[in-house]
This record gives sequence, C-alpha cells and structure tokens, in this order.
Amino acid sequence: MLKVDNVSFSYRTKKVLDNVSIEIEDGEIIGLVGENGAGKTTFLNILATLLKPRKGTITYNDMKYKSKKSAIRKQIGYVPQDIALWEDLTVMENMLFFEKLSWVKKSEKELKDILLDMQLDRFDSKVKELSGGMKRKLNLAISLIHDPSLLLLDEPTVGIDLKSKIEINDILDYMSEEENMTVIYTSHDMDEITQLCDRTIVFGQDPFYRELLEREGMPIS
Ligand SMILES: Nc1ncnc2c1ncn2[C@@H]1O[C@H](COP(=O)(O)OP(=O)(O)OP(=O)(O)O)[C@@H](O)[C@H]1O
Repeated sequence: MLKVDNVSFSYRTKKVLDNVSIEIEDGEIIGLVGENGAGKTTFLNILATLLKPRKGTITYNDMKYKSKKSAIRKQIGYVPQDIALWEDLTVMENMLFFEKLSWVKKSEKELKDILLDMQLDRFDSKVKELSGGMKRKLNLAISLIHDPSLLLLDEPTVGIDLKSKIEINDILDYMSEEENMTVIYTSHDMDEITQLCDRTIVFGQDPFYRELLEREGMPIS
C-alpha cells in the first residue's frame, strides 16, 4: 500500500501541492488529472523519490520514503514524459543496455518476452526508425525490466496513434489485474481516464475536471 499523508510542496515561494493525502491499494490504477501547471508531474516526481516533500510523509509497504529511499526505488518503475532512449542503438541493444543498469538480471529471452508483451517485435530496428508510439512502448518496456511493483507514468499516451494508445492501456490494465502492480499516471485524455482508472486525484483549482469526472461517475480521492 502507498500512503501519502498531508504532502505539501513549493518551488521556492510558489506553492504547488497543498496537503495532498491518499491511500492507494496494491493493484489500483490511479489517474492524476488537472489543468496545465496544477502539480501532477511534481507529485509524480515526489512519488518517484526525485523530489522531497516540504511537509508530510509517504510510506510504501510500510517503508518510509524518508529513511528507506533506496529500497523503495527498487520497487518503482518510472516513465517520464520525455522519451529517454539511445536513438542509434537497436530496440534490443537498448533493452540490454538498461538491463546492465538494473538490479534485477534478465536473460535476452526474458527481455524479448517483455517487448512481445508490448507488441514490439522489431528487435533489430534502430530506435530512430521507430514511430512515436513504438518508442513509448519501448520506454515502458525498459521501466519494467526490474519487475517494479509501483509504476509511475507521466502522460504515457500523449501524441501517439490510437493503436499504440490502446496497446499501452491494455498493458497497464494487464499489469494491474494480473501482476497486482500499482499504476499511477497522468493524462489529459478524460475518456482514457474514465475507462482505465479505478480512481482519480484532481489537482488544481479549476472545477472543470472534478465536475466532468463526477458526471462520469468516476471516484475522486
Ligand atoms: N523546477 C521548477 N522550478 C520552478 N517551478 C516549477 C518547476 N517545475 C515546475 N514548476 C511549476 O510548478 C507548477 C506545477 O508544475 P507541474 O509540471 O507539476 O504541473 P503539471 O500539472 O504536471 O502540468 P502539465 O499538465 O502541463 O504537465 C507549474 O506552475 C510549473 O511552472
């Protein structure tokens, strides 16, 4: 379980998060929604241990973020908004490179299986030859090499074709259902949020998102 208790965060004098609290069960899919600049990425970065809250506490499976950062990091897969891949290397070479950095070791066959789960079979294509959707799927595949139990994604389906979008959503759904992985992700696509998520957290002051989600019957925390 992930417990976020009264977390606040400011960049210098700019307050971005104000007393955010939520308890998230293993295997839930949580959507972070809200207007541009509302603090969704900041919150994800805090959950990913990349930023420290100014106030409040976070625990993951009874481990405190303050004292067990490296143990918690091993459980986290993080897919930031910007795609971070070696463009001149092939899909498989990218997987092998990131496997070397991973604390969980995987065989080439296991790495291929992760890619195949993503419908990505162009093992020998250079990344620069891939579509945007394929690159996003590869980024996601890399984040799964170390078998995380908590997956954090910043707009994983923005700007990609519908087929890749559906495939990514299917993977996230599968990971939550079958692997009991907790998935927390940001999106501006409200159809996607209402279809995929169990619950949402609304950031920012704009009532638009809250009203829209309430109309759709989507639980808000
Ligand atoms: N490194 C930083 N230094 C100062 N201010 C920042 C920094 N990063 C973000 N901000 C500001 O903090 C606020 C929240 O930003 P954040 O990126 O978390 O919002 P967001 O909800 O993810 O937005 P978007 O939907 O556009 O991705 C914004 O006003 C942003 O300009």
